[in-house]
Amino acid sequence: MSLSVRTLGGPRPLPLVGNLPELTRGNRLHRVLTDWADTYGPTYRFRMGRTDVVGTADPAHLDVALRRRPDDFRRARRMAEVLEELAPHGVFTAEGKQWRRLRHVATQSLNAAYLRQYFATITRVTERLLGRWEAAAAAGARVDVLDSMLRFTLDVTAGLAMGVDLNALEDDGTGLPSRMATLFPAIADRLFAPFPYWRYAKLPRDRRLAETLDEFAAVVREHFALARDRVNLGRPPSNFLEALVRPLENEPELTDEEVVSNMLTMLVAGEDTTSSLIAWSLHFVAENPDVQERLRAEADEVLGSRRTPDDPPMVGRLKYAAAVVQEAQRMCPVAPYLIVEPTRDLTLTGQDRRELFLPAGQQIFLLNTYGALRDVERFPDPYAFRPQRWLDAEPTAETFPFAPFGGGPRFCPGRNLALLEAGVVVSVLAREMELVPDRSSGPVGEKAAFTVFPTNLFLRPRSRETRPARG
Ligand code: HEM
Repeated sequence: MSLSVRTLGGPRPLPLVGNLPELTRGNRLHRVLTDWADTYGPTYRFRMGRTDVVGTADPAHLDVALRRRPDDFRRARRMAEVLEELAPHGVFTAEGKQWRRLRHVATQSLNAAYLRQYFATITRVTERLLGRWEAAAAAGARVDVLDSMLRFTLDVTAGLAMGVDLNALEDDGTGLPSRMATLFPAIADRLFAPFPYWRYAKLPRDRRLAETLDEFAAVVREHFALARDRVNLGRPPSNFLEALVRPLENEPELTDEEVVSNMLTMLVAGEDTTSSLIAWSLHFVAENPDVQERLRAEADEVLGSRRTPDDPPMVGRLKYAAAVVQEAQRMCPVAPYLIVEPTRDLTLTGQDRRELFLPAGQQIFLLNTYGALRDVERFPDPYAFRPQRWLDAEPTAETFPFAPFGGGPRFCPGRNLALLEAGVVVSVLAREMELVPDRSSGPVGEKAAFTVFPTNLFLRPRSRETRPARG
């Protein structure tokens, strides 16, 4: 006899609003979802308005829901609809045949060969970032870490995806890059709005959002026309935009709308997440001077007289920096839940062998990083920031999931790029300057929107007195 959603335990809902007040209070949705799993067990029910929703941290359920896509599970329709209004037919929200076609192009253009080819973009933007932080150190100024990293990742992603240098790092606050930065919070606001008011009346911020999207679309169209010319001259595609000109043998060309949407998807998916990951990593480095010392020693040894790494294999030798990034991601995962729904009626078997019946369209929040602070077998003393655990790690069976990049066929195609960027920035900044926390505006916080990002995170970089000799 299988359980139904109604019979699952969970928090008591209020009339009409259900558990929404508790869920959205204080922008700590991910913490509330985790607390409910602690209280009611790994699979529970809550209510958003009048709709029953399932939350689960059961590794057996996660495995099935992530792996059996796009056939048996899809991204939750409510979330997909909001994103589709802004970027119709992007790979993140596409399903079925269209998703397969777009996914192929996305993975191709983020594979190791492309990243090697485009590594120069990452080093160029890293040099620019270093210049900004050195200027702040010389002026004794503090740096808004998330803002700086948003600009860094926007420049890297636009360079890799379109071959365009947006130069968001040096934008004075009036150009397209700065307006792009307002796009992401606006998308998040819509995702969690109790009512889709913008379909009936546009507020000034909705008009600004539409203008920014139009401006961005014009930039993409201009560069796509150039990319089409280059590919039609017989040149092999060398970035995502050029790859979109001829997506697959025997497949129809992509429409301009699909091209614009996929560029936007890449920027949103690549910028918002990676900037938070790097910002959290720098936060933990600044809080732990011993970690900073080890990062420096490693960078001195691997980079020698260079300011930035030469290529991805050299970044691969920065193993302690990679461990710092992984540990920061464990302490503060930036994408701690995924929202899916079954495409047909299904019965799933949990880790405890109990069966759960899920009707088609049932919204499910998958707590894909629940194990980060709860799987004490894998991560003993889970609240301690200890990068070394990733270097000593013995493979251990997973009690609870820790899948910060998702899993199965829709696994994040940008994982390697994100880790590459994070490893470079953490290593290079920690080596070139002393990173000191600045708490003059209060403690560092976090905010859950579509992803989870740090708030109030400032560092005061100081020039390092002793540097290795440059060749
Ligand atoms: C710390 C950085 C990042 C994190 C934590 C992250 C996390 C995720 C997660 C959890 C998913 C959903 C996976 C699933 O449904 O199983 C995803 C999907 C995706 N990510 Fe990332 N991501 C990051 C960086 C990037 C970057 C740098 C790019 C590209 C420039 C990117 C592009 C995408 C795309 C296109 C998808 C949709 C894949 C699909 O639906 O097939 N991500 N990411």
